[in-house]
Formats: sequence, structure tokens, C-alpha cells
Amino acid sequence: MASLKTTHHAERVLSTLQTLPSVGAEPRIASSWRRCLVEHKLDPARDGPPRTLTQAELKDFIQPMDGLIHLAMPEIETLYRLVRDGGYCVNFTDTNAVMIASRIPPADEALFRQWKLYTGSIFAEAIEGTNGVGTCLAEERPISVHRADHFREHWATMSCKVAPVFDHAGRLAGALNITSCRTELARPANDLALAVTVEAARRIEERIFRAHFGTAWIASLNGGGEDGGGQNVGGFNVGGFLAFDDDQKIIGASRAARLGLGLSDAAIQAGTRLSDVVVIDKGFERAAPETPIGMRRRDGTRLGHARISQPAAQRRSATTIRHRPARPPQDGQAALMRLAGGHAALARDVRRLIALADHDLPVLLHGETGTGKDLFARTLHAAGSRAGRPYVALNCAAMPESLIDSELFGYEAGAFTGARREGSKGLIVQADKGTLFLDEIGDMPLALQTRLLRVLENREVLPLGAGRPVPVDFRLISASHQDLAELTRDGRFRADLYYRLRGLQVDLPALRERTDKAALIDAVAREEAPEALISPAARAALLGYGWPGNIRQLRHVLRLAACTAEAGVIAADDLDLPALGHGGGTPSLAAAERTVIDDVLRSHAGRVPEAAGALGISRATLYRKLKRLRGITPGL
Ligand SMILES: Nc1ncnc2c1ncn2[C@@H]1O[C@H](COP(=O)(O)OP(=O)(O)OP(=O)(O)O)[C@@H](O)[C@H]1O
Repeated sequence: MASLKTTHHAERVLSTLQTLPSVGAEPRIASSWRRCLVEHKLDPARDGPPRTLTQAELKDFIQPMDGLIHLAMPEIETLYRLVRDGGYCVNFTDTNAVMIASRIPPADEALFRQWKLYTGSIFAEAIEGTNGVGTCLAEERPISVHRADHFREHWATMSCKVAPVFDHAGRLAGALNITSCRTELARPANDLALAVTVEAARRIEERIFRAHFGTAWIASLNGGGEDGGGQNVGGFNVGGFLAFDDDQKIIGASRAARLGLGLSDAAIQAGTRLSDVVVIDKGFERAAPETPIGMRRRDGTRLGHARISQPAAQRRSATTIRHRPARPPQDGQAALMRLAGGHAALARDVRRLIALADHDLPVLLHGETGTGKDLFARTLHAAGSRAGRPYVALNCAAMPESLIDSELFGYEAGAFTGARREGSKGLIVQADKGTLFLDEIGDMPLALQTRLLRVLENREVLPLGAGRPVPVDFRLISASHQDLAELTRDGRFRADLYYRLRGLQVDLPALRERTDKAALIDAVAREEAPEALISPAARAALLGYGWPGNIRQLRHVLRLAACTAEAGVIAADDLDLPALGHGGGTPSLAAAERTVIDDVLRSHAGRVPEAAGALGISRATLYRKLKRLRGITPGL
């Protein structure tokens, strides 16, 4: 071991080598000190900051944990709001004790920066000695490490409360920490701070669990009360979660449920049923969602109550056995799941979105024309907590650059020649408390990107000619058919705005790539041609086609086919499927496209919306094509 400076604190720590546990430290703290001395050979008197990753290292390190951080973030925010007045910062760490997300109260920011208590710093027990994060992770139990409990004297002004976070399979996923350096914190306040941290960690676990098992039944066992269904961890009764299928076979269990019910991976894989481990009140399948249901262990001991939520797919089948979804969906989340259908990657993204429902994470939708970006954005709005609030959409490709500015940001009365006398609120202000949908964001001019970024950062907008900014609170959903990452690399899109927009990116697959293409064709056929049958040859043609216009084109083709079908059968001949060239963009194909577009525009007297409808593409797509083919945009 390195030569030791013998301060009073160091002497106390070193005495654990002889006198465990009579050094006046709690037994858990004393045994951690011994671990640090004997196993890790650390020096309690060493001074200096913790090891911290460089910005470049941090970027690479954090990227794979994006999903976990997004799931944890809403709970980190809630916890932060609860504890910030006690001077606590909140940190979320990975299993190596690297801080991967932090919230620091502005009043104490300088202090925490000085101590390097922020994202990128490493607090492993084997490096820093006994500390909240490191020791919690080493023992996989909640812990309070208060001032002189720390191994290194360096940390003896800090008070830390930390709870471990376990993933959907009961494995350690990270730790949630709060730290304060305020001296006035009394012991009861400390205990309470640890309790709220444990509860926040439990809620993060619930989000992880639901994100993973979103399409199963989930029982949430209450952790409170003396015989609550969870597991007693370090004095805390922590509730657990069980996922099961329609046959009541258990398919997943959280750490607390595994410990509380004696469930192992092997037992789950062997097909253990709910009734093998618990006795559950009858009729729970028909109970209103989230009603508390009585549960007991097989040996009769009470487990308190569980709240059971139905799988998203179950809710879906209850609402989709009708052919035309004429009314808006009753259940927003089920409607989102319906859009994902059986395409696994999209369904996974939707489950993540549902898990993050209450968090105003910006969402970026990416997909070819007609893949459903607009429909997805509306459905997402309807599925969230802002559903009853305004939904304001702007298509950046369908509007001349000069107008986007005033439309979006608004202006004061008389701000410029031609302005409306009463001024304009602007779409951002109109979206206040609701959702702003910016379609074809890749077409937003660079100068406006800078203004938009400022609005997103400051949460306020300064209308043209206005003296004072207006505070705004909206959820942003943006969409693009272009690859924004590529635009960013080419310098055509601001990288900082791109990262702000893509809190979560959802890739809407092209119809030809959808793994549930057959089911989707049937679903659209039920809506567009409810009376007709599809002949085998027509079905083969629909399945084999390349669908450049995606689901929009599919709708048009089936609508038309329903009109021409004879004896209620859609034959291959009824399908208007234009031959597709290969290597799109060759001069001859472009020329053909130009001719078709010109013809259709002419026959609709230059009216873009009608021409777009006749072509089976959106207005925005037609504008884009016109720009590309002729270098002009027709008047609006
Ligand atoms: N999952 C789906 N199931 C059934 N119909 C869908 C689905 N997704 C989209 N549609 C339908 O496809 C058509 C095109 O959808 P939408 O306008 O949302 O596409 P888009 O990607 O925004 O297109 P564009 O980029 O051209 O504006 C609409 O009629 C919509 O109702």
C-alpha cells in the first residue's frame, strides 16, 4: 500500500484493520473500509479529484446507453425537483460507477463543478474508496454514505444517498445518486432523502420493465406495507414487477419480484405459471386497468395488492374489430401500437415512446413519402398528456422561406410592410401547452434553424418587432424524408439542432421493407375496399410491388381497385401499379416524371393540392419534386 498520511480520519479508517466493528462506524461502512484497505489497497488520506472521462471518451461511452438514459430521465427530473432545495445534485451512473446523467441545482453548480461531481466522473469503490455510488454498486443495496463515512477524507463534506437500479431481467443496470454538501441537513431529512431516492430508482426500473415487456400483462406488486409484495432491501420494501402472457405463463420478473417470490431465470424459462407462485383474485382480466387486485403467495402469506395492466396488443384487439376507423382512437397508446403493426423495430420504438409518454422528449420521424410520418405525429400527440391541447403543424417544404419565419415565430403589429395590422402570434406560440409538428424540417433554411434552436434552448420566442420574449411550453415532433445526419455532415443542417430534435428517432419503414406487409395490405384493404375480396394474383402483385408512394399509394391503388372490381373480387388487372424503373433518377425517368407531373398539374389548372391528390403523393412531396425537376415552386 502507498505510504499513508496519518490524519485523524485516516487513523479511524485504518483502525478497522484491527478493531472491526468497534470504530464507531456502522458495520456496513466499516466492512467497506476494510474492503478498500485489504482488497483495493487504497489510501484514505489520498487527496485529489475523481477520475473523469474526456469529452471524446464520454461521447463514445454514453452513446450505447442512450435508451437507458432516456428511460431514466423523467424520474431523474422528478427526483431533482424534490431534492434540489436541499442542495442535492442528482446523478445516474452505469454499473461501472461512471456518471452518465446529472442534474445540478444552479445555486450549487460552482461547488459541484469544483468537486467534479458531474457527468463523466467515476466513483467506483475500487478507485475512490467507500462512497455512495461505488459502495451501493458493490453491494447492490441502497445506502447512505454521510460525510466521514467516506473512505477518503477528501469526500468528508459530502452526504450521498444512493439506490441501485436493476433492469428487466433483474440485472444491475446502474445507480441513482443524490449528493449534498450542505451542513445543516438533519438525520431525519437524510432518511427521507434516501427513501425518495429508492422510490425514484424503483420507478426507473418500472419504466425499463414496461419498455421491455410492453406487449405482455404486467403485475406491479406494491412494495409498501409490512407484507407488500416486493422485497425488503436494506430496510426498504421495494415493489416488484411480473410480466406474463395470455396463458398466464411468467415471461419476466424484476429483481425485487425474483427475490420476493423465489423466481430464477431457469424457473422462468421452464414456463412457470403465475398460479405456481401466487394466488391471485379471480376476474382480474376483466377488472378496470390498474385496479388493485389481491395476491397471496402459494403458502397463503399475503402479498398485499398488485396493479395489473393489460398488454397493449390486448387493448388493440378490443378496439380494432371494425373496418373503418372513422372516429379518433379511444386509446392513444393502442393506436400508436396499431401503426407499428407487426413490424418489430417500429413496435420497439413505439414501446419506448409509450414508456416515455409523460416526458416531453423531442421526437424525430424519418421515412420516405407516404410512410405515415404525419399520421404518426398526430397519433403520438393524441396518445400523450398534451392530447387535449393544440396540435400545430407546419410543413417547411410547402412554404416559401420568407414566410416560414413570420409564420413560425410571429410578429408584432406593423413589424414590416405587409404585416397584418393586429400582428401574428406565430405557430410556436399557438402550440403553447400542446405539440408543434415541423414536417420536412430538413428544408428549413439555416438562418431559421438558428432561431428555432434558440427557442428550444430558452423555451421562449421573440416575435419579430417585439420588445420582450414570450415563454412557450410545447412538445416538438419533427419529420423528414431526408437523412438529417447526412445533411449535418454536408453543413446543410445545424448539428446542435439535429441533436436537440432527435431525443428519440423513429424510422418509419418503407412499405416494401415492412415485415408485416401482408397484414398491412389487408388492414388498408378492409378500410378502402371493405366489400371486396382480393384474388390470389392481385395479392401476389400487391406483395411484389415496390411501392414508391408507400402506404399512401397503397390506399389510392386499393380505393381505385374497389371501384373497378367485378363481382366483388379485385383482380390483378384492377390494380394501377405503374412500372418502376431501376436506379431512379436516370435522365429518362426524370423526364417521364416531369411529363406526368406537368400533365396532371395542367389538368388541375395548376392547383397543387388537387394535383398531389391525383398523383397519390402529398402536397409537400409534389413541391419537392417540382423544385428538383424544374427549379421552381408554384405560387401557393
Ligand atoms: N400504419 C398505417 N396504417 C394504415 N394507414 C396508414 C399508416 N401509416 C400511414 N397511413 C396512411 O398513409 C397515408 C400517408 O400517410 P402520411 O401523410 O402520414 O405520410 P407522410 O410520411 O407524412 O407523407 P409525406 O412525407 O409525403 O408527407 C395516409 O392516408 C395515412 O392514413
